[in-house]
Amino acid sequence: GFLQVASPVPQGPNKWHEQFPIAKGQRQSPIDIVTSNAKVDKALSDNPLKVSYSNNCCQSVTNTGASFQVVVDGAGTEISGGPLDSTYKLVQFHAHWGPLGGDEGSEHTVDGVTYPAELHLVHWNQKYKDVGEAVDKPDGLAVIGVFFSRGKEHAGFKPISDLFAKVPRKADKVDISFNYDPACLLPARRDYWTYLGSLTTPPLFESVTWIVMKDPVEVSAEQLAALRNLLWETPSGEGQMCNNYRPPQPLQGRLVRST
Ligand SMILES: Cc1cc(C)[n+](CCc2c[nH]cn2)c(C)c1
Ligand SMILES: [Zn+2]
Repeated sequence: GFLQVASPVPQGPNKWHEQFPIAKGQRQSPIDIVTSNAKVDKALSDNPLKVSYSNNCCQSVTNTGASFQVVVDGAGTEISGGPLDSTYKLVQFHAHWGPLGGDEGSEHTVDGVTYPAELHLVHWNQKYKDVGEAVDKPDGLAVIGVFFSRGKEHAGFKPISDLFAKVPRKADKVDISFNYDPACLLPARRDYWTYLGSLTTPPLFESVTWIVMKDPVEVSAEQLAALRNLLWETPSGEGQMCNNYRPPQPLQGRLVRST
């Protein structure tokens, strides 16, 4: 009979280098942040990171098949300062997380410690004409990473986490009809680590200035569980989306700076 070629289930991080050799590159992400090796850089505080998001920038939530993604109309939603030499505009935010009730799930780790989830706010450099042009340039993207810890409910995250049940399958999408300011997801204390890295999923472009907030924000066990309302393809068919994180990659001599 005919050779049945099943649709290939995405290969895990340890196979990505076969199709994307840059997976073994010199500025891959995420990394383990060794706090004692981070270098406080006064320049980062002299020119504070400025985050100014509008509160009607969030358009919809979609299931990308790898995470939830809040699609943002970047108008008037920009960051600048800190490690950034240009203005960057928010295009989307999403997250990475682990198994139900577990403590792994974040992509970056801090002195080897993992968090149950990590939010990524993705911005592109306004010197380029669009995110498609920026995505593979060394200064093309800036991603703010926020660790989620398990604790009390995060009121600001609730309007978003309540939508996950509405987008169970890949390409499902629901409009965001309410005003929402993504800055509510940032910790109160704005201290961060910053280093030059990459996208953490294929095509793994080495185009990201990472800004990883030092303080986690608390979300409830129920809000972490809501992430599992999202479904994806597993080798044994459709299942709960989880463990969509890449483990830490070699630092390759890079410097991590700190506020
Ligand atoms: C323009 C763009 C393209 C891709 C594949 N991603 C996904 C790769 C990724 C997810 N989290 C960190 N990197 C991002 C963030 C931005
Ligand atoms: Zn991400």
